[in-house]
Amino acid sequence: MAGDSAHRPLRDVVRDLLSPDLDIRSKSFPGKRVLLRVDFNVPVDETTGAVTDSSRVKAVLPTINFLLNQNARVILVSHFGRPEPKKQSRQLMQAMYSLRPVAALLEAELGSCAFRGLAGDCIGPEAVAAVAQLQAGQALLLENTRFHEGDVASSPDFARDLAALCDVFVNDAFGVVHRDQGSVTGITSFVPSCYPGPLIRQELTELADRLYDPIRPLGVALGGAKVADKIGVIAALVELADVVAVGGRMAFTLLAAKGVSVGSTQIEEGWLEPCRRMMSRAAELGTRLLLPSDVLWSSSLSRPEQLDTTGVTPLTLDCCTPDRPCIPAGRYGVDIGPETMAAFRQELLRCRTIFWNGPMGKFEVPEFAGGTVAVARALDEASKRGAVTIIGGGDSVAAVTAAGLAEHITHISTGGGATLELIEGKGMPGLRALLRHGSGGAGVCGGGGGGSRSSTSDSVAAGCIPFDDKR
Ligand SMILES: Nc1ncnc2c1ncn2[C@@H]1O[C@H](COP(=O)(O)OP(=O)(O)O)[C@@H](O)[C@H]1O
Ligand SMILES: O=C(OP(=O)(O)O)[C@H](O)COP(=O)(O)O
Repeated sequence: MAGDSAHRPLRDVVRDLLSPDLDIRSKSFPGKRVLLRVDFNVPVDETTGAVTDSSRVKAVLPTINFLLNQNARVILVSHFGRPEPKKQSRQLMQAMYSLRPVAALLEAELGSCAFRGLAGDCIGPEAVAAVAQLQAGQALLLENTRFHEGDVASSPDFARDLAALCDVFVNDAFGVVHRDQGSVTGITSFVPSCYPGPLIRQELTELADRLYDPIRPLGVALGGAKVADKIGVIAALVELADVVAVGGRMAFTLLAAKGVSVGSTQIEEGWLEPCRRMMSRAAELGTRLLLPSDVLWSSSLSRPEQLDTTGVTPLTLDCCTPDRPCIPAGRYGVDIGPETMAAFRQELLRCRTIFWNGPMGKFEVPEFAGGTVAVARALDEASKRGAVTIIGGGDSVAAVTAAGLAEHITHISTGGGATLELIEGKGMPGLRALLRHGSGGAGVCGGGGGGSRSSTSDSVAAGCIPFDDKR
């Protein structure tokens, strides 16, 4: 099973990862230091910093509880947001991107006996001391991995330091398996026993067949703000899907490529030409590549200001002259307009399988949430008519949950970009790394019984911030 899996078809990788041999629920880990990579990159309120949707935390709680009941020492590791350690001070990153709000959630879910708090760093003396104090049957959260450049850069030094904290590596962060980063792939080179966690197994079971051999027509709705990351995926989707509806900030790069003036909306200049090529390719293939025909604009991204009288303007090439721009300078496209909402709904309802990732607008501002709610409603309606509907991505799931429209969706996934890569059928280095580097280990995880959680009253992990001090 080991061996270089970089070029193997993704289907084979998925099949191997789902092998019963790699199911941690058939193993036991008494006293072992298990480093559990999780995706705690949860949406937070921009003003208060409070977690607005805890789906990603809740999704991995069964794994954490399983390991705690096995009397493992559970080291939780996650990134959060996109700090820039080269440009930002540690203090600033700490203020903006600390995992503290998640630690508070974990304490509420696991209790303060089992959950020993947040260590101030994920590698180095603070992390080492915190892990050394961890008792069997206890969990600890390490601070944001992306405070270290070596995580995103996948530096071997970072991965080695992280690996030194544990005996076993379990990756249960489905949302990041499309990333080739130190805490996802790099670490697997330095830990002898690596496993996919139950959440990853569940996601693959739910998603693989539905997306590899979808019941057609296949529709994909794409939006969000990670333009540079996801715009390339559209080219692949144009080849694979029947309908591709693009909204969110991403749509404005495609509109700009068509010659539409987008005001001050952020676009990816480097992608204009590839976007033009993908639009002609879509026309060649007969793929319905849908772009907004009307949008909502605002002079502020954080509140509805100076919206034009109707709030919406038609975006046709005719209206785009330097004297009469479609979106005036100093204004931002913040949502799709009503005509677009109706068109997306109509096209998506023709599909038998629909995947949606990325909000259609800056939905955190209620006045800019109309397009996102409209697409959520379309998926709800499609589900009730028997279509297979899948929604993935931290913010997309938050939006559909907040709108109370999650109930009939076939599968709510913790992965947005990860699921898109699964549809593409390539990449996924985080999955491949689990097979490449000695999965199953040399008996490191074997032996011993489970047993109940140990008493924790005598241990306060050094380097952990006592909860009383955190609030
Ligand atoms: N037109 C837009 N302008 C600014 N931000 C936008 C726009 N459309 C969507 N967004 C933002 O995109 C973010 C989500 O993007 P992304 O991370 O790609 O989605 P997901 O987390 O569902 O994968 C949200 O914070 C949302 O406000
Ligand atoms: O939120 C995530 O992805 P998603 O927005 O595609 O759902 C993951 O935590 C990955 O985060 P990243 O895109 O900053 O690597």
